Amino acid sequence: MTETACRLYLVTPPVLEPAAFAPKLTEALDAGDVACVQLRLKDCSDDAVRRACDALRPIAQDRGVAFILNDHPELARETGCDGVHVGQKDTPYAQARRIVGKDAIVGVTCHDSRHLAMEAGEAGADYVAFGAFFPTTTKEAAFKAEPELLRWWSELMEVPCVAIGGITQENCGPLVSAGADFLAVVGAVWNHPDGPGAAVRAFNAAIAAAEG
Ligand SMILES: Cc1ncc(COP(=O)(O)OP(=O)(O)O)c(N)n1
Ligand SMILES: Cc1nc(C(=O)O)sc1CCOP(=O)(O)O
Ligand SMILES: [Mg+2]
Repeated sequence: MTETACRLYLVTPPVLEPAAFAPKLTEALDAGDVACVQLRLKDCSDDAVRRACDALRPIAQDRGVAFILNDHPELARETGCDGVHVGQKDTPYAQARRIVGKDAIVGVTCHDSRHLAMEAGEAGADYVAFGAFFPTTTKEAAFKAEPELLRWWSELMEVPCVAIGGITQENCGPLVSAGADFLAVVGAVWNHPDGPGAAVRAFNAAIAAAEG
């Protein structure tokens, strides 16, 4: 398929059973273009994270899709993930980088802040994430970002930017037009009434339409 400039970044549901989730992930990744999968498990043990990584990581990596672990740089390194995503209350960027190494992907949550994004970019982050762009039921998002932030960032900076928060196939157009390099999505893929494959196809079509 044609590669677009803006690509999908799938984030897993916060609670999942790896054996049951594996076919859903496979369906999503076989349906179209996905750049990256983030395993984002909340409130579970390190062993549960390890088991989920072992079950899901090969599904992504065998398809050339980067597999990133949320919040846990040590576990990301130990389990062979391609990188880690850290937020402002997580392991600081520099420490995360020391743990996962120079070749791994490290992404940083920057909420709606130009300052945080410039700090992360200058420190060496592989991407900065802005959000939440729309209301979301997946987590309590304390910050609200506007598409203009993506426009400003992408016109000035080389470091890729990720948009997250309430993004759907219907509302993503302005984020793509504003310069988002990746759309990070939970609910609109895993809760899609026609399944995750249909959701990915609809996102790919919406991104292509917005890019003209
Ligand atoms: C791509 C991406 N962007 C933002 C976040 C949020 O990270 P954080 O603020 O650390 O919150 P939690 O996801 O850990 O609850 C993310 N995970 N991924
Ligand atoms: C994990 C996460 N981080 C956010 C932020 O604003 O930093 S919003 C969010 C949830 C995204 O899920 P959905 O696509 O279902 O809205
Ligand atoms: Mg976090």
